[in-house]
Amino acid sequence: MSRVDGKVALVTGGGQGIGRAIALRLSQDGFAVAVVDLNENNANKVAGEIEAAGGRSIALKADVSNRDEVFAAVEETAAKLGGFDVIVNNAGIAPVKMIEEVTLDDLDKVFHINVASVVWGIQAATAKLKELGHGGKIVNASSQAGHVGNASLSVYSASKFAVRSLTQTAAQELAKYGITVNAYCPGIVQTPMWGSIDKQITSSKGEEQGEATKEFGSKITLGRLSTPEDVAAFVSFLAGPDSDYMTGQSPLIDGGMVFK
Ligand SMILES: NC(=O)C1=CN([C@@H]2O[C@H](COP(=O)(O)OP(=O)(O)OC[C@H]3O[C@@H](n4cnc5c(N)ncnc54)[C@H](O)[C@@H]3O)[C@@H](O)[C@H]2O)C=CC1
Ligand SMILES: CC(=O)C(C)=O
Repeated sequence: MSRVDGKVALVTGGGQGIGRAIALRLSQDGFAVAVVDLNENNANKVAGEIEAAGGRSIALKADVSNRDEVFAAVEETAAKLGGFDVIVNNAGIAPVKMIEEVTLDDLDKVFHINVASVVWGIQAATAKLKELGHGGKIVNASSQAGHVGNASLSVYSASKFAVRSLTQTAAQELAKYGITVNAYCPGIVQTPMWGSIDKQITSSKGEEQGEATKEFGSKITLGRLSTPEDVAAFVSFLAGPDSDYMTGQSPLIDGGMVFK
């Protein structure tokens, strides 16, 4: 029996990429996992993978930028999986935008999906944990781009700085309920999101696809891109009991990216 058996985790953006790896890893750790995604097909597939491997899982469709849908997802998770302990606010988008091209619509969209979603996730998880009368863990997706402004990713980078600040504030306000709040800050992770970023950057510069990966990749001390599983291993620590004496932190899990 693992130390998290019987506990329940909800992972947003769990249908692919980092979120999928987190959902699979938390299930291996012993959590029952709600896989939440806008893409219902993908969420169903991941929940199916978990069940096929002997875990417990449900798939839920929700738009994380919609407060009501996030609250409903937490409610349904607790009702169907029989509890609630951890939320991983992982879903996000990363449009490539030069600062001179940013519009109000860009700001609105990215901040709704990457930042408002984290506020709604924190609020919904906190309300449920208080109702259940026990503590829990909130884990948010930031990025190396939340530590260093990334050219070409202006609005995205700003949104990930915001996630770090929300993580610190929530940690201070929620400690009295036994809730810890931390974030993870990946580097370049091989997922559909990174593929799309490379494509957008290279096509905007008239370069060959893959050039952006080479440029960002050259900054990684460990000499390789991250896998989703590298990140999931760290989130497993943040979601589990070994991180009990840690809150308000946003560590880098980026292979040692060095920006000059
Ligand atoms: N891939 C990378 O290099 C890095 C990613 N991150 C962050 O990690 C998180 C996951 O990234 P990836 O797996 O690479 O992205 P991805 O684009 O491959 O997957 C994101 C998932 O989130 C879902 N999603 C998007 N908008 C949603 C919404 N409004 N409501 C519900 N679900 C929604 C998508 O359907 C998709 O399944 C994001 O927050 C991203 O910003 C951070 C650092 C590096
Ligand atoms: C997408 C992202 O967060 C990167 C490249 O750090």
